[in-house]
Amino acid sequence: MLELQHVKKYYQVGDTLTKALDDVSIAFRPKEFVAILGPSGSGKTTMLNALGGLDRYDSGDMIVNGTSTKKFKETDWDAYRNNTVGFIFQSYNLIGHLSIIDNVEMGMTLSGVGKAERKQKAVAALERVGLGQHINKAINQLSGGQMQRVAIARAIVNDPDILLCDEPTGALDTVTSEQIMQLIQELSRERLVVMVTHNPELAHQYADRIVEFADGKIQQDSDPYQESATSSAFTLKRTKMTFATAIKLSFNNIRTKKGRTFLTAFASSIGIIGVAIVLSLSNGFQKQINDTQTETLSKFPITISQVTTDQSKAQSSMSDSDKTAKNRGYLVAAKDQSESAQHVNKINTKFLNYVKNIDPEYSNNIGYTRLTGMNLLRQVEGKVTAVKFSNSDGDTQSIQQSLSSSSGVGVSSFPEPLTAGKNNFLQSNYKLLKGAYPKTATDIVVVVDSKNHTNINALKNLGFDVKNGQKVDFSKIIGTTIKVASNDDYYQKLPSDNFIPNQNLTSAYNNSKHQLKIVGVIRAKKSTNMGLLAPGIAYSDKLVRQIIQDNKNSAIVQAQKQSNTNVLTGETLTAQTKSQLMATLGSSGIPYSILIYPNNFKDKDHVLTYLDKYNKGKDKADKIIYTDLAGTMTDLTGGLMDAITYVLVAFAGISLVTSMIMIGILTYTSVLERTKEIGVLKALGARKKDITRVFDAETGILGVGSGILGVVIAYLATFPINSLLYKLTDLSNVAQLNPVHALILIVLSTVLTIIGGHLPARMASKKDAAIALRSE
Ligand SMILES: Nc1ncnc2c1ncn2[C@@H]1O[C@H](COP(=O)(O)OP(=O)(O)OP(=O)(O)O)[C@@H](O)[C@H]1O
Repeated sequence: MLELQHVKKYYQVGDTLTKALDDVSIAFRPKEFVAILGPSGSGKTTMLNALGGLDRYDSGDMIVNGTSTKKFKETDWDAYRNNTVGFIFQSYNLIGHLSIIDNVEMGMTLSGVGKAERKQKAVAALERVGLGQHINKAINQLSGGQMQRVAIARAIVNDPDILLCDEPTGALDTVTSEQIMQLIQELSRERLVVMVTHNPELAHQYADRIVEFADGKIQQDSDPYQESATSSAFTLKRTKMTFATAIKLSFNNIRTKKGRTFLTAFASSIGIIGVAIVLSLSNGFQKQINDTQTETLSKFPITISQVTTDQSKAQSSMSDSDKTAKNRGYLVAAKDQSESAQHVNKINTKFLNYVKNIDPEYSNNIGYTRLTGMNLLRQVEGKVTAVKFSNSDGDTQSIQQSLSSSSGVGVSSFPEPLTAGKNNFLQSNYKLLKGAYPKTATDIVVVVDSKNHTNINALKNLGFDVKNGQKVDFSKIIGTTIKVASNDDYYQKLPSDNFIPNQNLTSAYNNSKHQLKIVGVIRAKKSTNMGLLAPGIAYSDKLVRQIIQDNKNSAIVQAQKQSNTNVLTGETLTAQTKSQLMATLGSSGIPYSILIYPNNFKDKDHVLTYLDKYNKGKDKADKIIYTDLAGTMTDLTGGLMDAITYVLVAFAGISLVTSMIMIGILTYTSVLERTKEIGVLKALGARKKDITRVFDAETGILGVGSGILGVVIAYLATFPINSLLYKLTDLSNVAQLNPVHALILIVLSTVLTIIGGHLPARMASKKDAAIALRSE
C-alpha cells in the first residue's frame, strides 16, 4: 500500500554531508503496526516526513497504492496529507488558540467538509480516544496524555489509511504511555501505522514489525514485505481553505494577544488619525471659508471700470519676469507692465442699457461711481457756504475714488433697486441707527463704521465744526439740509471767457431746485462685515443723474466743450484730462465705473455669464473686462487651502507608511511565533495559498481595526479641537470629519496593512513543513 524505493536524502551543511536517508527501500502492508527504532540522528524522522509527504527527498520514489508520486504536484501532496495521512507528534502540536473541537475539525475544515458533519465526526473521534467528557475544555486545561489524545483524534478524524507517529509517548509517563500505545495499537487494526520510537520495550510489546535504523539505512526488518504490483485507482480530494476559516483562525489568534494587538492597532492608527484630523480640519476651514464667502464676498460687487487691468496679461507678464535675457547689444523701449496690462473699457450707452437689462432675479442692485462734481451750498450760522461730500482734507480724493470704483469698497453712492421693494441694497446690508432709510433721490444718509465712527473730514467738509474724537448727537446731523446749485447759478462767466464760482452764493442758494436732506444714520450689518460704503455721506446715484441732467447744457459745459484749456484755471488740457473735467462738470451720463451687486453667491455666476455674453464676437479692444474681486479671493483662498492640505496630508501619510512597516514587522514576528502552527496546518494538508490567507486575514483584521480605531479617535478628537479653535478664533465646529473620507481611510488602512503584511505572509507560506515542525 505504501512503498519507498531507493530513497535518498542528504543534507550538506558546510563541509559535512549528512546522509539522513541513504538508499532506503521498504514496503508496508495496508494494515500493520510498524515501529522504527534507531539511535538519535539515524534518519527516522526524515523517513517519517518523507512517508507523510511533509518533506521531499533527493532521489528515489514513493509508491502509494500502486501509484508513483514522481509526478505529484504541490497540491497533490497537500491533498495526500489531508486525505490519506494522519500525523501524531511527540509534542502534540495542537493549535493553542483554538478549541479542542476546532483542532480536531481543522483537517476537515481544510477539505471543505460541512459544519454539521465536521462536528459529528470530531465528537465521534474524541469519544473514540476517550475524551468525550472533556470536549469543552481549553487546550491548556488538558494533561499531556489528554493533549496527545486530542492529537490522535485529529489524526484519525478523516479516517486516513496511514497514521504516522513520531515518538508519540516521548513526553508521557509510563502509565499514560501504555494507554496511548494501546489506543494506537487498536487503530492499527484498521490501517497502516508507522511509529518512530526510542523505546524498544514499548515497540516490542505493541508493534507487529520492528525496523531498525542506523546512519540512514535500514539495518534490520523483523517482518519484511514485498509489495505486489497492485494499481488500484488512487484519487485525492483537493483541499481548499475558505476565507471564513482563515478569518476565524486569525481572529482567534488575535484574541489570545489582545493587549499587544490593541497597542499595535493603536500605533498603526496614528497615521490614520493624523490624516483624518488634517482632512477634517481642512474640510471645516474650507467650509468656513465658503460660508464666509457666500455671506460676505457675495456682497462684493462685480466692477466694470473705464480703466481696468487685464488680469490674464498681468499674470503672464508676471510669470516670465524672472527670465533674464542675454545681453544682445540693444535695449527695448517697452511699456510698464501695469500699463501694458491696462485695458480701456468702452462704456457706452449700449453697454449701460445692456447692464440695466440684467435679470433682477440675479442682481437687483447696480451702482455707479461718477466723477460728477456737485455744487453744494449750506447755510451755516445764517451764512451760505460752499460745502462738499468728501472724506479728504486735501486733493487726494481722486486716488481714493479710482481705488474704490475698481474694488467696489468704500464708495459713496448707493444703488437703487431695479425692482423696488426687493433686495434693497441699503436695507439688506445696513442697519438704521436713527432716522429713516432714504426714500427720494434727495435723501442722503450718514454712514458710520462698526465703532460708530464716521470720517471727520466728511463732517468738516459739510461745515460742521468738530474735533477728533468729539461725540456728535444724531439729532445735530439728521435733518441737516444742503442745496445743490446748478452750474449756471454757481459759476459766473468773466469777460475773459473764463469761469469762476459766483461771488453771490445766496442767490445761487435761493435759486436751487434740489434740496438735500440727511435723513438717517446707518451702519453695516454684522453679516456684511465689509465697508462697501465709506464712512461719511452716502447719496443715491439717482441724485447724481438728476444733477447731470440739469448741468448737461449749462454754459460752463458748453464753453469747456469748445475749449482745450480749463475754463476755470486756464490750464492746457490733454484729451484725457479734458474728458475728466467735462465729466466733473456734469457733461455726460457715462459713469466712471459700474458696480453690479449679485443677489447672492450663486447668482453671481449668472451675472458673469450675462456679462461674458456681451463680449462674444467682439474685438479685444471692444471687450468689456470686469473685475470679480470676490472670485479672485475665492480662487486664492481655495488654492491656498488645497496646498496646505496636500502638505499636511503628505506629512501624515509618512506616518501611514511607518504604520505599514510596523504591521509588516508584527506579521513577521507572528509568522516566527506561529511557525509550528504553520507546520501543523501543512501537515493537515493546508496549501501555500491557505497559509498566506491566514496571515493576510490577520493583517486585514488588524488593518480594519486600526482604521476604525483611527477614525473613531480622530472623530473624538474633533470635539476638543473645535472647542479650542472656538476659544482661539471664534469659529465654531471647524473640524468636521467627512464620512466619505472616514470610509476611504479605513479602506486605505486595510489595504496598506495587508500590503505591509503580505510579504511576511508569503514567507510563512513558503516555510518548509518539516523544518517548521522541528522548530521549538
Ligand atoms: N534541515 C536539516 N538540515 C541539516 N541536517 C538535517 C536537517 N534535518 C535533519 N538533519 C540531519 O539528518 C539526520 C537525521 O535526522 P532525523 O531527525 O531524521 O534523525 P532521527 O533519527 O529522527 O533522530 P531523533 O531520534 O533524535 O529524532 C540528523 O543527522 C540531522 O542532523
